[in-house]
Amino acid sequence: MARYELVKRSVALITLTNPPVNALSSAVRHGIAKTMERALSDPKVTAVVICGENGRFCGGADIREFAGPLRGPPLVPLLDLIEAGEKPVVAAIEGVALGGGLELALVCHYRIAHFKARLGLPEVTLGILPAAGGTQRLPRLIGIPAALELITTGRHVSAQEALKLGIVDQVTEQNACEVAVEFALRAIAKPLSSRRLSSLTTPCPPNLDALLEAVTMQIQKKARGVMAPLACVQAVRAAATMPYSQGIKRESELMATLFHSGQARALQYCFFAERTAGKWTLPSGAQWNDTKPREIRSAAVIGLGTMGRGIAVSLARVGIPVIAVESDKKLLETGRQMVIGMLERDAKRRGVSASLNLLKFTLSLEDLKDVDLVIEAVFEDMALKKSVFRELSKVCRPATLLCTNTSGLDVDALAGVTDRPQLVIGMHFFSPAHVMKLLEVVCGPRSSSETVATAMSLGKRMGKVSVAVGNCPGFVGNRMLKPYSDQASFLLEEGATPEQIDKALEDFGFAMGVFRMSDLAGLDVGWRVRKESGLTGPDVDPKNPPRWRQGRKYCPIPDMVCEQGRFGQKTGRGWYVYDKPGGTNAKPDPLIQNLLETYRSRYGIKPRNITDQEIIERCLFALANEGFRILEDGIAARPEDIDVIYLFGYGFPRHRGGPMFYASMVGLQRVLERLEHYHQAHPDVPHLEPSPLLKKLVACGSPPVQKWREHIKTMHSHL
Ligand SMILES: CCCCCC/C=C/CC(=O)SCCNC(=O)CCNC(=O)[C@H](O)C(C)(C)COP(=O)(O)OP(=O)(O)OC[C@H]1O[C@@H](n2cnc3c(N)ncnc32)[C@H](O)[C@@H]1OP(=O)(O)O
Repeated sequence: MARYELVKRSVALITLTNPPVNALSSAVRHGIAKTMERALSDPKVTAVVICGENGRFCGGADIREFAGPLRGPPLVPLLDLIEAGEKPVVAAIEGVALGGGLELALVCHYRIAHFKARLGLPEVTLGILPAAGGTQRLPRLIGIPAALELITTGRHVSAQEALKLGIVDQVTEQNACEVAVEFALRAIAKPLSSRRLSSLTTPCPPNLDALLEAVTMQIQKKARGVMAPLACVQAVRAAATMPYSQGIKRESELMATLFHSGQARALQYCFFAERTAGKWTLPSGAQWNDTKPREIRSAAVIGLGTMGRGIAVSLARVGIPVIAVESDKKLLETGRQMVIGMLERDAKRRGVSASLNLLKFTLSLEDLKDVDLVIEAVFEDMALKKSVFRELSKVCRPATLLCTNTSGLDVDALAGVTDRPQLVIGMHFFSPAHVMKLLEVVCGPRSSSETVATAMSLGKRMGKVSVAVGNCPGFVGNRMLKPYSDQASFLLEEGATPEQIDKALEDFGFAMGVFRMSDLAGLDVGWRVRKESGLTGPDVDPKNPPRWRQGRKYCPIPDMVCEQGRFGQKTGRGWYVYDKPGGTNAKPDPLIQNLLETYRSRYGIKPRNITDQEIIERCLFALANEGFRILEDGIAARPEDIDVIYLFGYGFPRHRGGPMFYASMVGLQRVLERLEHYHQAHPDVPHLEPSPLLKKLVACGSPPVQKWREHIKTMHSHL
């Protein structure tokens, strides 16, 4: 796990060999200890270079080892030994030096980075802190403000920025190992004391307390309830106010509070869930690693509304020529200006030039005859979409993939009107499509494995976290949203206010509660869908009881809000009131309070006090319950897929891991009991009835999330 060679007769070259990222597993730590001992004790060796195999220095601790008992040599004494040695040690950083990998580099006396390398201390994103001296050595090297920013955000920096900050001594475009060996030879005669970071005094800004206070407040505002960044601030404070020997103890105490926390488990679960999600399998057996995607050299987007514009930008900025289509001249011109503006702003932010030459705008579908792939993003209307797909089927060459951005309509029904159902697939982007990272790839029963592979690979190319899901109304994300938002509406009937429900959800960690989110997205979207599905509007049978639709309890309050023209932020009024249309400062509105009171008295509902606990349980357990049904139905292959969709598409707080992981943390037995309790109180709400899979998992002893799949594999997959 660490290779030892003698090069240039006197330089010990130690290579970490643990692909793919040379993580510091127990075996690697053991390897470093053995090879360092050999280098330090061999009189022929005058200097040491540490590098990583396959052009990657080190991706940090092996995160998989965090779940079990810690084995093997501890890292801190090993790193101290390297730093204290009398022979110069040079880190040759290629690829990445992250977390424990950067901490390893920081105990080396010199650091040479390849110009494409990235460095950082991302531990905070895993719910922990850099506890192998990182919080003490980095501030001593680059000062408190810069170290604080890097440690509390976990941001990776480029080699160039690392050089500017003083993290590395040299950046090279040549082979970093060879440069490091030459560097080491030149360093032999030089004194090492000033190169041992633990012996330096931390340069301290005069306004230390104010700085730490400001950063703490910023964290509390941005990452409400998240522990790790606050612990990082305390550790950095120790670097500024204590000698190294005490600071390192403080670092270790703080790490102890985080290491076994639920938040750390959740965040580490998210890291792996994100990577698991890309690994799709179809019922045919075809999967991510044995199906070749098609190369996409050109694409088209139909419809230049909010979604279409974002999709066009997402394609063009990764170098794919895009033909954008609109149905009339005025819409085309507005769309053109918007897309160009978005692309220019995006390019400016990224410091690159805008690829405007890749864009073409047209009114004619005929212009799409040669493209490799089309993404339809017209109005959410099945008849309209079908007519577009029929037309595409006629004009596009037979090999063109036809994708729909529908947020919940039947992808197979669209496939059915084309001459190539195997090449039809859903690519459900989230708004704004050029910003949101999630892509649901909706596999119809007739989508071919090559089509799935192509959509997944295109998603990855656009920088999206792509998740393959099955075809059912609302797919995964929007299907689960219904029971969640229904519960919020029922809670309004029973006595809660929008602001109370939102506060409970925001305290839980959501960036926005369900009503503030609905105001932002626009209430009219859901209203239109409810009208189309006969839940409200003129199609409802007048004999239908007012709070009852399609065989189950129904809350008409959202419809009543819409009937007053309150569509959310864009109209200046929705669940809240805003200072102006388009305003963002939400204030509780007495008119909504009146509406709720009138509604309750009309139906004889006596309002009751509702606790935050009930709000969280009813909204989130109903959400997870639908997730269990989705797993049973084979619409999602794994709980990780559902969690990734909620993390990246719906603002579920990452430190809670996603709805399915959260349910497992609460305890499946408890979730089952509480759902049974609420279902008993509301027997007319089927979403509260515990799903058979939840019951089955509880009966099997509530296995961890990663093992649920074993209990669902016999069920039918729609993927
Ligand atoms: C327990 C001992 C005591 C140690 C004390 C010191 C404590 C130090 C704390 C840490 O170091 S915590 C870890 C900090 N490091 C990170 O957070 C880096 C995590 N990795 C990444 O960000 C990325 O993987 C990457 C390194 C930038 C590479 O990205 P790329 O897109 O090229 O590949 P991936 O698909 O992400 O990863 C490939 C493969 O490798 C697995 N993996 C990556 N990093 C680690 C890791 N640190 N530990 C374990 N496994 C890792 C990843 O899961 C992929 O696996 P798969 O099976 O192929 O999906």
